[in-house]
Amino acid sequence: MRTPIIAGNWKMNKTKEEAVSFLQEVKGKVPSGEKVEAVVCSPDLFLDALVQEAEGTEVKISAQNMHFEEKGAFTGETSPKALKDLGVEYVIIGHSERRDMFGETDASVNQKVHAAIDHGLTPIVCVGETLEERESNKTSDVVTRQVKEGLKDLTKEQAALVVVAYEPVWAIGTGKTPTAEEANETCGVIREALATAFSRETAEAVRIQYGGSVKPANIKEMMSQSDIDGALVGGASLEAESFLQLVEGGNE
Ligand SMILES: O=C(CO)COP(=O)(O)O
Repeated sequence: MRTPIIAGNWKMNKTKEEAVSFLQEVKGKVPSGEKVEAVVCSPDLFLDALVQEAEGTEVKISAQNMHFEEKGAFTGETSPKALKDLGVEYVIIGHSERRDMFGETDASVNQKVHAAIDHGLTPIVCVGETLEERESNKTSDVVTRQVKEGLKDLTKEQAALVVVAYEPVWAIGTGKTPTAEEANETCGVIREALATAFSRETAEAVRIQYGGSVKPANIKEMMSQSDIDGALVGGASLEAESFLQLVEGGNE
């Protein structure tokens, strides 16, 4: 049984005050128990305050990126050790915005995934095809390669800890989505890639999220699919009310 995971990716939004008041608003309202995990992925600047605010509640805190080295001369970067020390539990790795604008590759994703696991952080590894790749029927090849390369050299036990987020690039921030059946089909391809690279047992343990224009209005349909175990949400996660509706949608 895979516990659903709803994660809000704030991207480069909010001030510290806005971030903290969001958490104050949602923390008492997120359902307790094992039914759904609610995660907030914040800019690094607010992680410390959010971890403190979330203490003793059901809300978990995630970073949006990190470096793969533990420390060193990497100006402007954040280390996995520092994230762990703050009490951060999750970290997004290889978001398409980072692949597209900040030069991330399957190889750097792989280094970061290893570093996250080694430091006890759970990586949320993003994969997904561009519109051009989709139109030339390369979706399955692209996500299979991204999963295989991104998770390369993990043990089966380590791979089982990873969360994979399937985010078609063309669906991010556009209001366009694949149908729930199409999204599920690609999540199924991702699960098969995991089974081939590791084992059937590992593939069945990994939680696969769908991301890209998820809203309270479409979350339930996505969550009802057999291979979709959660959502990674941008725009619709910025308001407390909407985030709570998403978590509720993941809880049914
Ligand atoms: O990129 C995303 C989450 O990581 C999706 O963003 P939107 O939900 O705004 O489309």
